[in-house]
Amino acid sequence: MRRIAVMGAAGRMGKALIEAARQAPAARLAAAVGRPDSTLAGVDAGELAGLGRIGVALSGDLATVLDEFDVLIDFTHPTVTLKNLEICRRAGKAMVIGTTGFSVEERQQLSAAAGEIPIVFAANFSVGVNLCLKLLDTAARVLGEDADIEIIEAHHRHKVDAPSGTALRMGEVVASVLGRDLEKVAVYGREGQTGARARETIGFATVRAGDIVGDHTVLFAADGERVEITHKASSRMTFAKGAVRAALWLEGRVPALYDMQDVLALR
Ligand SMILES: NC(=O)C1=CN([C@@H]2O[C@H](COP(=O)(O)OP(=O)(O)OC[C@H]3O[C@@H](n4cnc5c(N)ncnc54)[C@H](OP(=O)(O)O)[C@@H]3O)[C@@H](O)[C@H]2O)C=CC1
Ligand SMILES: O=C(O)C1=N[C@H](C(=O)O)C[C@H](O)C1
Repeated sequence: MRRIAVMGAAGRMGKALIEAARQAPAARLAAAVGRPDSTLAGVDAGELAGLGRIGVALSGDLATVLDEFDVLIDFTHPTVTLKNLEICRRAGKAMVIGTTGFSVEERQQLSAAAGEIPIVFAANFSVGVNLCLKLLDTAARVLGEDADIEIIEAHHRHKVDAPSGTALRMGEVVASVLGRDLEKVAVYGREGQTGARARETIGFATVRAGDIVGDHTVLFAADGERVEITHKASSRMTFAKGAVRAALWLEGRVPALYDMQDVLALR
């Protein structure tokens, strides 16, 4: 039985992860961790997630529950995840990381730690988005040189980073196929006298509204035709189930930085 700890257990994804860990027959929710100063410390994690009592109390300190789990699932904030990364690296614990909004330097810290512990890091743990990444690879090969490429994403009003990690990953996949450097060709929103669209650019547009779980569209617009590849998530359980699947997949893996394409054997 794989012992799973959930960080950010009181958050939107934390609650979904508690439910997904409880549903997976090969997993056991062994620990749930929140902010050190959380007023919810000691509250039952099942109660937090609306599942009823499960006998796992919310802890405010990852270090105190280190002996209780095999793999930490962390969907929080970059600064929080990086602190946990260091604790897990020292303790030799595997990690599944779903947090988005890392800088280039912070991503290098993830890669460095993956030399010592196995990590699955993905901007999106849904099967559908990972299929879309494969479809995007093909679409970019077939259409990319002749089409203008724009990425449009929409999320709930509480999301704190933009563009979404998924939109950026989609941009990276397309740019890599076309031999473009995303840092040079990305355009993040447009306003005023922008001039005509430069051919090689990849545009990003962000919507934040209501309770949208997560919508992504990549538009390939050529002269005379358009192709749109769209994914719409309607429940956070799709991400949570993917993350628990990744936590189970990690068992027995050598230290390396894996992603959901590895877990789903999509490479
Ligand atoms: N890869 C994927 O498939 C997906 C990734 N995400 C990403 O996951 C992240 C979290 O999203 P979401 O759940 O919506 O956000 P929430 O804000 O709902 O959850 C974040 C949680 O982290 C907790 N937290 C903050 N600081 C600390 C700390 N110092 N120690 C422990 N816990 C802390 C927060 O506590 P408090 O409640 O007290 O503020 C909160 O419970 C985002 O980066 C988002 O983009 C989201 C969905 C899917
Ligand atoms: O914050 C969210 O909610 C989501 N974040 C991820 C991202 O930034 O891509 C994945 C998903 O779309 C939901």
